Amino acid sequence: MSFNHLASELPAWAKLQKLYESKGKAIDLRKAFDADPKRFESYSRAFTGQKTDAALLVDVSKNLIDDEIFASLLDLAREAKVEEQRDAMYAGERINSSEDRSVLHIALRDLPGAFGSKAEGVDEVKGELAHMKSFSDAVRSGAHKGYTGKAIKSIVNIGIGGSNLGPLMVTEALKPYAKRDLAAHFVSNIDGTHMVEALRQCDPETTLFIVASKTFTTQETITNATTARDWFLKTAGSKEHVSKHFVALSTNVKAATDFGIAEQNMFKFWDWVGGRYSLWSAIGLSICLVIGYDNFEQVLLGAHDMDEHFKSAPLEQNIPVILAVIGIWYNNFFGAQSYAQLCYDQYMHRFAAYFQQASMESNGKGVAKNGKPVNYETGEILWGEPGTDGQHAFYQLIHQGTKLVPADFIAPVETHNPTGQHHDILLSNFFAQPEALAFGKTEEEVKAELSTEDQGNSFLVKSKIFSGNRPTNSIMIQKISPAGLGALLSMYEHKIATQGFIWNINSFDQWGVELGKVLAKKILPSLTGEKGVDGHDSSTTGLINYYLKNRKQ
Ligand SMILES: O=P(O)(O)OC[C@H]1O[C@](O)(CO)[C@@H](O)[C@@H]1O
Repeated sequence: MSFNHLASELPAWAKLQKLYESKGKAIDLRKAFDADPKRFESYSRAFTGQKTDAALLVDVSKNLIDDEIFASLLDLAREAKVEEQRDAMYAGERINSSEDRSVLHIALRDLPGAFGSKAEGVDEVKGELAHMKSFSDAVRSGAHKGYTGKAIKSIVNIGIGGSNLGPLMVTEALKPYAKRDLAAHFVSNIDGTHMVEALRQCDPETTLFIVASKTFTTQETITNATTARDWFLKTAGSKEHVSKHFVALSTNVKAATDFGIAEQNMFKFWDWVGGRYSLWSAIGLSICLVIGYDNFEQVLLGAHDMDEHFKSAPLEQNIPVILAVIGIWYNNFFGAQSYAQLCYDQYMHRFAAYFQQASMESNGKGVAKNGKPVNYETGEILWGEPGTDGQHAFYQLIHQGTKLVPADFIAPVETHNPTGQHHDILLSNFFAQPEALAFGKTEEEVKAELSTEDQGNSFLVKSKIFSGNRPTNSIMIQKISPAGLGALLSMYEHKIATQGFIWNINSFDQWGVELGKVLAKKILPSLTGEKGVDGHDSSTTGLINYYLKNRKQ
């Protein structure tokens, strides 16, 4: 496959630029809906899992598109060879070219063996899952005992980035399925506070530490794991007891062994699992512990259902592709600076944080696969908080600010907690916000609600106008069930991959996180007195000296 192009050189790109100028930027959603009573039917897609209860409705009708623009956006995907790149990914080709690796998180959830992906280790996936099942069953049932013979009551997942955000987000989202008498803590930050506060709630006799690190070299994780081990040994005394309380999830068996993890306590995965795509692998062990293996398997199968859809649906019907090209429409042609993910479900409160990594680490790239700097914007800046909290915080800017913030609204049809009128009230907000954003409020409508005196107050009148034409996608999921969540996660993963395919960047490496790590390692010796403060610019030197002079301990 040739990658010797920039996305902006594709014919559809130039066409979209023209369409933006000639009509896209002036599309009026009120008129578009008035003119086409079937707009919702034309621009919404339903997804039903083949093997699970996953069910989604994705409505993109409130976007600044018409049929010609929509077709041209899909042409862009076609010209960028999205389907061929997807197929190469599924086959196990080494599409992560800067690291010479396959990208096969889809193989972790291909339990039916539908895709025949080829890479070293794919045939070991089921064995690792069986290991996760037997271990999590033993911990949950109390058969696995701590060093004094007591059952495990708390788990502490020690990991950062994908080794934290995925399990944390999923265990929060699926809390209704959790074993409530097993407390789960997630420690990621190198800030000692994070570990100290978690340990305060734990008893060494009944705590299991899960050291989650793909590389097993990440400074934060290894430092936190060492602190946890020291804390444990202070009470437990003998190193022999470590094996009952520490397990490792890693691709780096040697480093985990060197840390003192016994072989039977190691859960393996492979270099073709990217950190931000790893919750489906051994990194999902804390998910298994919290919600049980069978539910974890449903998460995998729900994701697999969406993988099947992404693999086989024609582009016009392909939900991840549709979401991807709509995102590109705003990112690259309207110049939108960011994009919001707004979940109307309290359990989903870490969803946007999780997709910040998935999207921004994947697509925050400035070099195309042909080695040339891109001459267009890439990765979407993703942010969000759950509704309705967000409404009372930042929606003002989305409704009336000067910036265009395309947003995805996500809500479950069924709540896990039917309590009085709560869910209907929540959903009334979920329906109302995109409606307000799309159709706004005109000057005439504002005036009609004001007294004659206030109608003459032009500042007041203008302040109450909503311009409308602010685009949103509305995504309804039947229920945040394990399979439903799996499908939703997979949908967004494939959206992100599709955008990377179109921008002709490598969405699967993350070199941009390296420099800061290297510099921090260089600075550390000057904070511990092993080395003087030299070799930095005057700002960095000044800051370090300020810290050294003013610190108390
Ligand atoms: O699992 P590891 O190897 O500790 O890495 C943690 C995180 O660090 C990163 O490499 C970024 O620094 C992420 O991609 C990854 O999820």
